[in-house]
Amino acid sequence: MSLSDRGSVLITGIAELTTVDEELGTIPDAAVVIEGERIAWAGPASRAPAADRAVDVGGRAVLPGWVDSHTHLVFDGDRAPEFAARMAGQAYEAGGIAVTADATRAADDARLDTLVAARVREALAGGTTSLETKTGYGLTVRDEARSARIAAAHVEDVTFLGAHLVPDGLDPDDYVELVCGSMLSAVAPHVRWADVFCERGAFTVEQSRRVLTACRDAGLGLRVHGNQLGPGGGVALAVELRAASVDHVNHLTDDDVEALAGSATVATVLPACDLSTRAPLAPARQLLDAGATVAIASNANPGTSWTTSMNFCVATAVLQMGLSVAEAVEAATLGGARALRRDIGTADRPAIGRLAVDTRADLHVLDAPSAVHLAYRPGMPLTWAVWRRGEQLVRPVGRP
Ligand SMILES: N=CN[C@@H](CCC(=O)O)C(=O)O
Ligand SMILES: [Zn+2]
Repeated sequence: MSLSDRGSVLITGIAELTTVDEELGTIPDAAVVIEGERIAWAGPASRAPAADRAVDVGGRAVLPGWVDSHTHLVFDGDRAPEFAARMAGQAYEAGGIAVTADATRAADDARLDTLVAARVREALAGGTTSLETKTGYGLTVRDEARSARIAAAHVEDVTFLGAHLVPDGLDPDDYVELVCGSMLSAVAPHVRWADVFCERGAFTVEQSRRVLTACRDAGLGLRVHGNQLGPGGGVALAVELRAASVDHVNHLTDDDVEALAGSATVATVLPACDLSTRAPLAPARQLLDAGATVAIASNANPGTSWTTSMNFCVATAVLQMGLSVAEAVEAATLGGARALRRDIGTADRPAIGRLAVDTRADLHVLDAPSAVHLAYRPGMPLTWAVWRRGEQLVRPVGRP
């Protein structure tokens, strides 16, 4: 059955509808109509139009599905021992990436495909309806290309992160040339974005600029891992190159904050990563106050943030970073959509990250009467149902 054959669906029993849409705002006692993969109507239940069938969510809160704009899902292996050592006092170092690269290269395509599919399903079960994911644990032409191809089978936004770590035994500048040459050509058909880990122990600002400009010239959009482990030039480079997003942003100068506030580059904070590396939390409050656009993402990866739970990230942003619930929900939905340049729709691709007429019908129903419960009841399994592209893919336990 095609989406348009399914007819319209009226969702009722919405105690609180958080649309994240400037005009619609938050609507108590609301309803939504879905037609195909888009929202056809949203507003007060008392004014809801008729539809072909109705689903009652029983007095629960509804918000847009999470847009997780930063993950690394294509990997094999486990780094629990490294994590335990960190919790016992060791500092995080970029070198751990090589451990995952070894395990990833050893996995065959079918295994990697199964692992990525399971991680995407897990994220969906937690309310995530849009995902970006990166290569970066292959670090050879063959392994980066197959990572990109496998990711593209499961995720809309795939990012080339060949510049994640210089593999052991290679000259850094030679590796940068490989990334900008045959590696880029091999991944390009499968990816929309390019990223670089601009950090001590990974790539310098000059090497990062070389990679990013080569990828931009090949038609890719740009993202940057910047200012994670210490102050540095990652943020300034991202703003200079008009990258869509610079992510981590733990160590910012006032100039960095000002540059982000005056730019089109989204500052993406990764609260679960900050906890898991015991890093100073990214200054999300300061960034918002300065006028920057902030996104919240999971950074799901085996080294620094092994969780796909955006509910957890949102709760942490509220409880630890000083955001209000409304600010955190916006950063994890519309903020993520902006970081992926998917906040504005086209005729064939509806906008994501907010709920309004014609946006994509990606709905996250909480087992709670309001979105405040995301932080008020941290750690609880609050995702009750999920619609993605107008289709209900996650159902409450025990219901058909
Ligand atoms: N910082 C760079 N890359 C990942 C960590 C990768 C790893 O340690 O495996 C991150 O975003 O935190
Ligand atoms: Zn990352």
